[in-house]
Amino acid sequence: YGSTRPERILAEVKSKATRGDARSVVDTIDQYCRHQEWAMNVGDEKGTILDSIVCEVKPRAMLELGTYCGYSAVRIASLLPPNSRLITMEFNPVFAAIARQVIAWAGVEDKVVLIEGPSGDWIPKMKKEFGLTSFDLVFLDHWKDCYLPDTKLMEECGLLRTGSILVADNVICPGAPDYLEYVRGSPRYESKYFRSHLEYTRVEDGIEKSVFLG
Ligand SMILES: Cc1cc(C(=O)N2CCN(C)CC2)sc1-c1cc(O)c2nc[nH]c(=O)c2c1
Ligand SMILES: [Mg+2]
Repeated sequence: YGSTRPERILAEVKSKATRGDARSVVDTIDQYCRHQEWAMNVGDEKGTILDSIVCEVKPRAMLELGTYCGYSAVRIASLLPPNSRLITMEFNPVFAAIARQVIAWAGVEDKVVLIEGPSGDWIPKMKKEFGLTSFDLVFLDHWKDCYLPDTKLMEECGLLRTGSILVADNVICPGAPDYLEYVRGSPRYESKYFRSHLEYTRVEDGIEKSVFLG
């Protein structure tokens, strides 16, 4: 039996990153995935764009759809103001188990709540489960075919308020054309594209930032 890619990423973090140092966890994963084996973290280039939006918005309540190994959860949590919360949602239990350990190693577990299961099941329950009114910032990085239905579901469940910001990874590669058409075409969103590259490659990709206008 062999290890999985997420297990190899966790092993690298435990052997190379300084415990309690979120930046060293992020840098260790970037180094490994750039030089040893590619993995679908948002990465350093798009991660810098995400960082600037998180710092600008200073979200009290943030949602991430798609945790994978916890790379962006660690990156985001390290920038959150005190008593802010990142809720990150992961469908795949193998990924979730690794992400919990990466988040703990980075020492950001008190800012991050990891929930497991399908986004379609969780989104309607979130207000009650977490005593939320709405999310200030949502990072969509789970599955391209879910971006649009989950966005509509968040609207319907009253999880977005005037000024809530959606940030979507991979709008070019692998691509989320129906989502792009919706946020760019809808009068209820003000959308902006940040051109970049697919993590650790020269392939074009980008991040779409969309402000919900209510
Ligand atoms: C799995 C995968 C393969 C890609 C690709 O084009 N490849 C060619 C180039 N080689 C090097 C890598 C592989 S891109 C991508 C991917 C990237 C993300 O950031 C994702 N984020 C969230 N959820 C996803 O399913 C997700 C998939
Ligand atoms: Mg991605």
